Amino acid sequence: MSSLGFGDRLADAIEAKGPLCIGIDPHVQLLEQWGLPLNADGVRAFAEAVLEGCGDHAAALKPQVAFFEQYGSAGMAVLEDVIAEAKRRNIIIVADAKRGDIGSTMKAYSDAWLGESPLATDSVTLSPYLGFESLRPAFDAAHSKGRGTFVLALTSNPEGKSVQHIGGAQSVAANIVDAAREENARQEWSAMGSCGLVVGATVADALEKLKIDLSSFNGPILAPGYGAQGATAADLYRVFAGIENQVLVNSSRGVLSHGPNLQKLAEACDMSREDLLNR
Ligand SMILES: O=c1ccn([C@@H]2O[C@H](COP(=O)(O)O)[C@@H](O)[C@H]2O)c(=O)[nH]1
Repeated sequence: MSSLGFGDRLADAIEAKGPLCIGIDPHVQLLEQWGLPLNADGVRAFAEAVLEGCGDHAAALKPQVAFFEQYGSAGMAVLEDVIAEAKRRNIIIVADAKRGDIGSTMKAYSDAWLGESPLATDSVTLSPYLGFESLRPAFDAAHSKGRGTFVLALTSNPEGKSVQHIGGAQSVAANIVDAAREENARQEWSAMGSCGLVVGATVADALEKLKIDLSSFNGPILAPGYGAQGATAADLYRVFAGIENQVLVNSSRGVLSHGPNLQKLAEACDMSREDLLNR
């Protein structure tokens, strides 16, 4: 892995390839649509096609761990191979594992996803609802190893507000944004820090209602919700005005529904990227 921090590596990838992150989300419906078996072999064929078709057309790929985990150890073995192949191809991976636990257990999660294990990769999504500071082992591992984290702040799903909006002007979400900003202020970086946030492309109204100002945020933002969940390029520019260069826009089903043909997958990535860049 390069000596640049994760935030700076991701900034370079976004500049070179555009802001798109493609999900590796082998939903049962997509496996069926692609004519693949509903087992770990189907998941392997699916993931290999996404690596091949989309790997050079996006800044990063985001395997959704749940879709591998549902097939037990055989599915997780596929995920290990996907991570190894992405490393070989120099593709940045965001493992969407949404991990979070008390600090002593968190150390094991961070060894798994940000250490030297076969699952360890560039970055991982984290859930801060046992307290932002409980995630410290992951922040420290990310910092010392040039890896990154994306902490859930305002998720793209409508149910998220029942927790994230609590507190009004001092909302839970605003506290997470502030804590991640402070975390990045503790590090050295040139384009952006390595402690990122998950902020859905669907949350423009919530940002206004909660008076959360992302313009001074100094890390990467993973923005799901574009495409299949209904958010558009215009929504993204409204939510992330002024910090567009820090945003990694995820699309999973919106692109994956064009498979299994590799050429069509690549074209779907390019069309989404053009849509995002030529809003
Ligand atoms: O707030 C969040 C956090 C994560 N996700 C994940 O992103 C993809 C979205 O898939 P689409 O098919 O583009 O809707 C999926 O893996 C989610 O688990 C999210 O949607 N929202």
